[in-house]
Amino acid sequence: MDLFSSQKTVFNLPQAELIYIPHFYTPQKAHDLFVSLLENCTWQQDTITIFGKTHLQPRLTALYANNTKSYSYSNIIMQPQPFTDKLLHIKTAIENEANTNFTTVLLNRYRHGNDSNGWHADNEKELGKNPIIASLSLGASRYFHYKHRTIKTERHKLLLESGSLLIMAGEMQQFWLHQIPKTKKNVGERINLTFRKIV
Ligand SMILES: O=C(O)CCC(=O)C(=O)O
Ligand SMILES: [Fe+2]
Repeated sequence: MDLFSSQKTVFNLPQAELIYIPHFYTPQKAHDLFVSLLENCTWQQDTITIFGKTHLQPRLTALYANNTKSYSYSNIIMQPQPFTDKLLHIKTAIENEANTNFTTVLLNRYRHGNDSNGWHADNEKELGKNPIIASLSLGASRYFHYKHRTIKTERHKLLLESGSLLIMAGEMQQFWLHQIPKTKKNVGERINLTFRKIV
């Protein structure tokens, strides 16, 4: 870890805990992890059904866990693969930072600016109440938008840079929504890893 790894921003938000650590990994280490995960993960592109119409999900995903519990969201049921050594290593580093244990990592691969992740909360039952979700970003920078469900003045965006760690906790998944919007900018590929506890 680099000299700046301890720098963090704790956002002051109603009904949410949100912490941003820009230099969790150095740019070089983040690049190395990005290349390795791009090559070695078992990426899939699922079909989602919205209002009876089927679409391909606008990104690739992969799921790894230390148990066999499936993860379902948006009509998709994902079955995990066992953790690789590389992913286990990242998991341990992030567990030390977030002071919690995770069972599962969901990886998202945004191939270009037209890949995205629509407004949602990570509020599936299997995550439990007030889950801690730690989100590592690698590769191209993309904006993370987040908004309160009812306080309309609470709308914010944050540029997630390569090597950064974003920790969502408290009541955030109950009271807030988040998204990675499409962008018309000519952005490169990005991988995001969200570590979760599924029990
Ligand atoms: O790509 C990101 O930064 C966010 C991913 C996300 O919100 C999710 O997988 O639930
Ligand atoms: Fe999410």
